[in-house]
Amino acid sequence: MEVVVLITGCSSGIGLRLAVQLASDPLKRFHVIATMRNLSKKGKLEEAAGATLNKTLHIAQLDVCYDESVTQCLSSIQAGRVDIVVNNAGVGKIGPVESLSIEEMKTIFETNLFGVVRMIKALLPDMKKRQSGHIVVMSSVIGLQGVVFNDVYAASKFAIEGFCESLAVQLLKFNIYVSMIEPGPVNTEFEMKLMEEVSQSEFPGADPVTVQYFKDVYLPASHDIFMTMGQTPDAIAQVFMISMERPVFRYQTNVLYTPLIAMKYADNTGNLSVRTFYNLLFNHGTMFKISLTLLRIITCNCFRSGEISPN
Ligand SMILES: NC(=O)C1=CN([C@@H]2O[C@H](COP(=O)(O)OP(=O)(O)OC[C@H]3O[C@@H](n4cnc5c(N)ncnc54)[C@H](OP(=O)(O)O)[C@@H]3O)[C@@H](O)[C@H]2O)C=CC1
Ligand SMILES: CC1=C(/C=C/C(C)=C/C=C/C(C)=C/C=O)C(C)(C)CCC1
Repeated sequence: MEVVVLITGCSSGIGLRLAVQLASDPLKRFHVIATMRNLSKKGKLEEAAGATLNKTLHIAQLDVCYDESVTQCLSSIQAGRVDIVVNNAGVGKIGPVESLSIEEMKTIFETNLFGVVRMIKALLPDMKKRQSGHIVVMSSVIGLQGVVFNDVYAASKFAIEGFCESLAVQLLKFNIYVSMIEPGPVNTEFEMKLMEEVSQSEFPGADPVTVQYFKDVYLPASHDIFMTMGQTPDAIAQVFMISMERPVFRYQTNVLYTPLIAMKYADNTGNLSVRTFYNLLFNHGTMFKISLTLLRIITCNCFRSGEISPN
């Protein structure tokens, strides 16, 4: 029997590539329901899907922020079940916290936290009845380790990490697996969308010094990080393929991040992480370049190779 996989946020990036990779499985093991909130954006996926379109890959509308949209999509599934759900839909947010309204922050949580929770709640009763299922969440390294000027995004990813870490224990009793995929930077439309948003903002409420750190120190450093550490969406999709065989809870996709996250557990005062990130950012320039070179050496030059860290 084919495995029914529903993926959210397939109009671009990781969701799109994952849908295509699964649908192109030579053994045709998967029936992929590739969902997106806005069907007028389906052209890119249709093109990438090629001959798999309407065979192993079906496109459907689903906005994770609306109950009716989720219910309607799930009730239209012909197989009558979802074996694997990939909660991929997500939005980023960067900038000085003083310039972001609480309303803006809530929209990030609506998607990155409550959108995932809504999907899980809708699918759990059936998965529990069938005593089978795999819930995958596209989290982030920023769900494990905060990054400066990503305060709200980090909070939303930390929140879904906490939710899933708690839920995973209960669900094991029902033979349902939960997995978090935790990529570092990935070269998708994600960064461009953030840059576009930032270019239109005048950062109301933020003082000039903070705005200057954000624009002149953080943004170039972050861009460097995407250029040097960024993985391809196909590399992230590969990690998912591996996760299906024998699911574990966490998949950190980027070995370069492992030492940065390990600092948190090496010093429980938190000083090591906070000070290291401070130095990496504000001594950007020589220190930053040296750090990247060191990371390159420590991790056997796996930059941009898409290599994954085995758990
Ligand atoms: N790129 C990166 O560096 C990293 C990304 N991630 C995570 O990976 C996931 C995918 O991001 P990525 O592919 O990079 O970025 P993209 O911006 O390319 O894709 C995000 C997708 O989510 C969709 N989406 C946003 N809001 C909703 C919603 N309410 N309902 C349904 N779909 C929605 C977007 O649709 P639309 O086109 O309509 O906006 C789009 O299809 C996100 O959860 C992100 O947080 C994690 C680590 C790093
Ligand atoms: C590592 C690092 C930085 C930036 C990291 C970034 C920008 C990571 C982005 C990750 C993303 C986009 C995850 C998505 O979920 C700084 C602060 C520039 C300098 C210090 C070291």
